[in-house]
Amino acid sequence: MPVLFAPGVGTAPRLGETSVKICGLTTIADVHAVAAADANYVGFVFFKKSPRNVSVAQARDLAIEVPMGIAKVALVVNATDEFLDEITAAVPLDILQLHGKETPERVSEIKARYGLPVMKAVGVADESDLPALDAYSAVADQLLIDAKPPKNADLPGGNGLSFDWRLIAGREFGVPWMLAGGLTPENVAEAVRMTGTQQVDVSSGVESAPGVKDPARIRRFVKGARS
Ligand SMILES: O=C(O)c1ccccc1N[C@@H]1O[C@H](COP(=O)(O)O)[C@@H](O)[C@H]1O
Repeated sequence: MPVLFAPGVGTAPRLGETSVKICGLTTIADVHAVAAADANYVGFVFFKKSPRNVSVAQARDLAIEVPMGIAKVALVVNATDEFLDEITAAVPLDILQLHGKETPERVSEIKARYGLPVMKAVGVADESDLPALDAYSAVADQLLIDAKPPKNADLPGGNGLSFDWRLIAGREFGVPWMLAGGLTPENVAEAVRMTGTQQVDVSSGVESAPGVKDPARIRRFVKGARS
């Protein structure tokens, strides 16, 4: 299954190499660290309760620093059209990541309205969560398979929690997919080996404190994903 790259976004990953998304950048130094580590995607979090939340103006300043060839992803949670209008008008973006309770119908609506590829996050805790992956693969351009957040969690993602990777080991979904949830430089090679994923996404696992990215951990994560 080919890995999705948005039109106009430069280099594709080298054949057979795991693609890496580093999510939750908040500073220009973060952008430089991700580019130096040779990651493929950067994510900007638009969610007020997150320690990684950025304003539209901040995201714009960060996005224009991102070198060609790295896809810029906006992470939103149950966003209104009004908010999506605002961010897509101000920030040069390549992909929209929907990380809330957006229905398949809402995913289709957003795809049609903004003309950007859409990646739908789906939380997995056990087998009963797997049918949702098939439902969303019919409408989204990519899936992001994350750990289901605990009940009453403040954040629907970015909690550093992983799920039982055996649930999706060797699975295909008809669209490209990314593994997320509790990945770290220490466990990412094993996660890739166990699941067969071609893409991984990380946020808290490459931080020294909530919302503070660590360049050395980012470097080690990218290396580990491709080892
Ligand atoms: O990172 C956040 O703060 C966040 C907030 C709201 C929704 C999703 C969020 N992050 C996404 O969750 C995955 C997993 O995070 P982690 O690596 O377990 O910390 C992350 O890759 C983001 O895409």
